[in-house]
Amino acid sequence: MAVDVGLIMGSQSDWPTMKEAALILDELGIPYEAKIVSAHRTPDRLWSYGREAAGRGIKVIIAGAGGAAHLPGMMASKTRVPVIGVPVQTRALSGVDSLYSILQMPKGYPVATMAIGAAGAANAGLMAAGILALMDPALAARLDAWRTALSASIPEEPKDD
Ligand SMILES: Nc1c(C(=O)O)ncn1[C@@H]1O[C@H](COP(=O)(O)O)[C@@H](O)[C@H]1O
Repeated sequence: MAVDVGLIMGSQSDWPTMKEAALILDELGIPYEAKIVSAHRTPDRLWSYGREAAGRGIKVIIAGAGGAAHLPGMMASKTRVPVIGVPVQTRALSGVDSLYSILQMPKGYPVATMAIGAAGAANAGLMAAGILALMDPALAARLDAWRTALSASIPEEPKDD
């Protein structure tokens, strides 16, 4: 099945975080696939995924990983499909390890790096939507409506609990 977004993650344990990206893609009606792909544990899977992504019509890859988070950068080295990186929060170093592992790519192989954790994953979904909306007016209208609804839900004044 043709999908627009490849949502990949280093481990099953990343799914509670990466699900936030999936929820956004679902909400906006964007076709995607979710896969476990690890530079460390399944390097052959990473290689074939990266080699085939553009040919399969994937337009954006969202890659989440924690700790020594090499997955997004390695994927960016293997495909010209834009990669959005999500640093998954870790217990030992709070996700700063993941963030730094993803952020500092060498010139030539960029990864668009989001914030640590669930909000970063949700924003990755929205970033993917923004990219796809450039080529899809119907999606652009859905994304505009989503943004307007979020804005309208923010109260003007704080209240006590
Ligand atoms: N950072 C990577 C990569 C990779 O970058 O290829 N593969 C797995 N992992 C990370 O290891 C953490 C712990 O994984 P387990 O919970 O499976 O032990 C996860 O956050 C995963 O993203």
